[in-house]
Amino acid sequence: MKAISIGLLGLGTVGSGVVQIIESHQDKLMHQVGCSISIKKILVKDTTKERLVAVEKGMLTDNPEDILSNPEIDVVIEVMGGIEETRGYLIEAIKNKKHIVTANKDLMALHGPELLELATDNECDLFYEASVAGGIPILRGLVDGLSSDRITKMMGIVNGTTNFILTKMSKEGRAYDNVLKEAQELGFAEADPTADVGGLDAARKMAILSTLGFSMNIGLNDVEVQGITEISEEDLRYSKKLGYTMKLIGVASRAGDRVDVSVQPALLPEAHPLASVNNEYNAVYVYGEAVGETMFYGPGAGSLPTATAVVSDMVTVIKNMRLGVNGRSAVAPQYPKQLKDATEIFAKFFIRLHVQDEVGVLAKITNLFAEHGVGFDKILQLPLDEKESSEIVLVTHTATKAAFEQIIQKLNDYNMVREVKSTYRVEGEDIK
Ligand SMILES: NC(=O)C1=CN([C@@H]2O[C@H](COP(=O)(O)OP(=O)(O)OC[C@H]3O[C@@H](n4cnc5c(N)ncnc54)[C@H](OP(=O)(O)O)[C@@H]3O)[C@@H](O)[C@H]2O)C=CC1
Ligand SMILES: N[C@@H](CC=O)C(=O)O
Ligand code: NA
Repeated sequence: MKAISIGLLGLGTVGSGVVQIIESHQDKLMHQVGCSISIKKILVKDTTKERLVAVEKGMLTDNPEDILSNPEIDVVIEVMGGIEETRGYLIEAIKNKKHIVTANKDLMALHGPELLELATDNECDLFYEASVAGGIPILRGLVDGLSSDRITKMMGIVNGTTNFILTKMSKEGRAYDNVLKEAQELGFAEADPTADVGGLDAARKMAILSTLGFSMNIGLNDVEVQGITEISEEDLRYSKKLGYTMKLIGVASRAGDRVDVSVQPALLPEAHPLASVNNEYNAVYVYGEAVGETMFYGPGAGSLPTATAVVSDMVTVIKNMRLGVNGRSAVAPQYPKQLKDATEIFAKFFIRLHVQDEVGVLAKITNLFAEHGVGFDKILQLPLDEKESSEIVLVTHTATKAAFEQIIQKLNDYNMVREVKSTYRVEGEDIK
């Protein structure tokens, strides 16, 4: 087969890793695909900037047409990020019959179905393994490894930056801003890190995962999102005291034909496998009706780990070129989207509140929970420095989200409750 030419869009953290792997693993790559692979052109914003990897000066361009309409280029690797402009580039590349590999979850969560359909119509491949959980082959795990099973739940840590921040805050007592800065310097964070800390990056990944896992078109708006910015030191302290670890967790679960997908900080029992996933590492638990429990673990962000997924996708594209089967891998979702309502979503909940320290407070709170059929698993009451106030921290037994929301609303209305300080889901204890 003729030598394969690559056009690279972006030469930042991930792009530099792609260049390094294509260069340093050339022997292995050639052995797998039966031809040589070379990068022809690289699109960047600033061609004069110093680069993390050595590339010939003439290879860099700031003109996208040098790649998108370049007849020599077979595969376009998109590692520049962004949504609308990038979407336009990929549409043009596909119309010019170029295969696409992308690491862009922002784009795939919003425009994945449209781009995949266009690619199929043009007999082009479009692979995006790096877009979810960096170097972990989770999309292939779902689409190939577990294709025979019906997935009932996926639960995971899918954002490296927030996991890095929570690990350093809870294990080393470091301050949030200081750790976020380090995550940015290490290349884990997005160009705008509010997408990481606000939970949006994880939500995009959960939309992609649940679309594939449940074979349903799950969009970003279908994912309930809460980030890590409101987590206080007290919450981290109490979660430890109660035997939990705080993690930003994506949960996607199916009961019958109905699903729910969310991202939120949640408490996990310390012995749970996801609780020991630290720093920028990610892990996704997948439950299938037939296979039972599986767990995919590895680096969720960073240059070489992410580039591994990108270059492996490129290898699949080239193997498909040899076989003449490009554009035949994507399978359109099988089921119409059906989302659960709050009465169908079950979890345990952690609640921390400040109350007036007077006779009967605890009894009134206990009655309120009992009226909604919700019992307590754990409860602590401690005096506060503030006059005549105390802090109550409790963990419920499994309850519906609807019952939990009604209870919180009523607690907020009680005079004796000064403030509901925080609430979290507790995951991984007794429900799948
Ligand atoms: N970093 C990570 O760990 C991971 C990142 N991803 C995804 O991979 C993609 C790339 O991320 P990352 O490498 O970290 O990003 P960087 O910001 O490090 O790099 C982006 C690169 O794209 C170029 N670029 C950006 N916008 C344009 C534009 N409009 N026109 C031309 N060139 C442009 C930049 O050029 P210049 O250098 O001149 O500024 C830069 O080389 C994103 O979609 C990200 O979400 C996915 C998994 C993990
Ligand atoms: N910013 C992302 C990068 C990988 O997707 C993360 O921190 O996980
Ligand atoms: Na991946």
